[in-house]
Amino acid sequence: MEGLISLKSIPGLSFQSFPSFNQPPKFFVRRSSMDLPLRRSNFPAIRAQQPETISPKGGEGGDALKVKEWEVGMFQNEVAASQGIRIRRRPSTGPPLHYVGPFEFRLQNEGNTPRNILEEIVWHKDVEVSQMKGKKPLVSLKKFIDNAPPTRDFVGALKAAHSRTGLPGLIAEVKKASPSRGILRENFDPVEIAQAYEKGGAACLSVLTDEKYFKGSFENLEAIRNAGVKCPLLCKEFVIDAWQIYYARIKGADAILLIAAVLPDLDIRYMVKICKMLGLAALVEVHDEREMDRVLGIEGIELIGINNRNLETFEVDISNTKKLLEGERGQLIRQKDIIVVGESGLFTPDHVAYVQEAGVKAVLVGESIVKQSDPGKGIAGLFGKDISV
Ligand SMILES: O=C(O)c1ccccc1NCC(=O)[C@H](O)[C@H](O)COP(=O)(O)O
Repeated sequence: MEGLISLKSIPGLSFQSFPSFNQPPKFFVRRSSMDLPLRRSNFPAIRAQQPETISPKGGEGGDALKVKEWEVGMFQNEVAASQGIRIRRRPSTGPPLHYVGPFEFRLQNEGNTPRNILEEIVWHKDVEVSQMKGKKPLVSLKKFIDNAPPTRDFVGALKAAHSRTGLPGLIAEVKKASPSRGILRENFDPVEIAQAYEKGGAACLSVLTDEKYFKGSFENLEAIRNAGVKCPLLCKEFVIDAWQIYYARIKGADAILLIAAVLPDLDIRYMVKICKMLGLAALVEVHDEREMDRVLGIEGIELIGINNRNLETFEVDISNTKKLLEGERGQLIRQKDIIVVGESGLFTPDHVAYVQEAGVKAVLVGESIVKQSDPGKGIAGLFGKDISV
């Protein structure tokens, strides 16, 4: 088979991680993502549709499953890498070097340790989502969706705020903590903050639901929705599996964040369709030109967020928004009537004016407003005027 090398033929290779194997499975070192056919079942988002079909049993069947999972994981990473995605998915069966031996030095050196904070978050999310899916399989979620209250128009609310004020529509973030800044607000009542944001003129709210790194929760999202806050709600999560979108819908989300640095194109396409099916808006977040170009090539995207924060290094630079909206990219965005959201690092009216000048019609702001004793008044400080009237 061209492009593939069977490890069976390499002297000195052992398969000690699979003691029950009499015959070592057929392993390959894949040289490029073109070595394997693109099978829908290889993608996490798609596997989420049939979680019940994967048997977690041990024994020989369990080992075979582990091998398959490892292969799928490797394949996912290769597809992702071919699209310039640096964030790898967590290896499902331990350090790849056990299986690959001296052949792949890259994997031996770095295979089992996250390379940066975003990768760490994604690897942790993988474990968390598997556990949650085990407790609440997709079929059981679907039943709740039938009875969930209707979603609200997230994009419409941003457009309306922009036309009303002439300023970017505000997505105000309910954010207790972050990996880069630590605790932002000790006295944190998510419902009180959400209500203050609404009163202060926010068009929409963003609610962090990640517990480990942001001290958020789905309970916060649910509580804000149940408290009667009218602003549409973005579920700010690290989505790696379609299951999370269904779960967010049940917990009261009107929109979902999809991060291009984490998700391959096919996953974004598929997840955007699921969002539409569930009545949710998808905010697809990019950080660099390559991600922007990938996302602009995907049909049906209405909302793009440009994150000024590099999620691998924490570096924040608001000129990133301008850079990504210059030239042909900006033109294409206007042609497609896509709403762009400037995200992160916005603290002053000058910052807001700068990203508006660059072409955004909305901004997503956390730290600068959540830290104020009255977060609603923080909004007036951010825009240099009261935008609630
Ligand atoms: O905020 C972080 O430290 C962070 C670290 C790793 C991944 C994501 C992170 N933040 C998510 C966001 O992009 C922000 O919460 C959002 O854009 C608001 O930013 P800010 O106004 O600077 O709080």
